[in-house]
Amino acid sequence: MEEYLDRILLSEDQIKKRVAQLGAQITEEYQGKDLLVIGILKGAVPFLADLIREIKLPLRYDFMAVSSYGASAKSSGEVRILKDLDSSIEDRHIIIVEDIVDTGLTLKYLQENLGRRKPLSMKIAALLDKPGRRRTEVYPNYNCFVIPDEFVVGYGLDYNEAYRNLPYIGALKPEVYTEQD
Ligand SMILES: O=P(O)(O)OC[C@H]1O[C@H](OP(=O)(O)OP(=O)(O)O)[C@H](O)[C@@H]1O
Ligand SMILES: Nc1nc2[nH]cnc2c(=O)[nH]1
Repeated sequence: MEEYLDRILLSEDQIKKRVAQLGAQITEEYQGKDLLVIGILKGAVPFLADLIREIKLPLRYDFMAVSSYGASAKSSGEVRILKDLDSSIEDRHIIIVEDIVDTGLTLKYLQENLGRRKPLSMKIAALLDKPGRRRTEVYPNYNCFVIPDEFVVGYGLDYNEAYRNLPYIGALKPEVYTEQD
């Protein structure tokens, strides 16, 4: 295991199996529907890339970039759009794909913002749910794993932009954090 990690929370194999299950569930539920999958940059990239290949339906995908964490491990509570979608979602069935729901502030913002654009339906798929830190009542419709209140990295999740390419999810050692985090 990498020296900056306290422990591995979810192995590559656990993630692969669970993502395949979720892909099969979405395949069943979206039969005959025109699906648009929306990935939230940057953290959702590995999850989205694996999930879409487990959804055995014709679909399209687009990306949006929002940020509330900046370079730290603590949410600023203020969500900003860094990159908007390329096309309209009006009358489309959309699934928002997130790597993690933590305070829920990002998702709440996305639900309100995208909801105003009149999609036919809107669901949220999150790889990780950390309900212990929720600051607003928002929950993913599809969720792969519920995790404890620890700052995690890997499989798209970063600390200061590093560690996104780890193929598994691990908890950072407390001494890796800077003091203001
Ligand atoms: O529930 P919340 O407390 O709002 O946290 C969840 C958000 O935090 C992370 O994004 P971040 O702003 O770090 O951007 P990134 O995906 O580019 O790393 C993550 O990708 C979620 O979008
Ligand atoms: N890397 C990372 N980003 C987050 N954004 C919100 N919670 C987390 C977390 O636990 N880890």
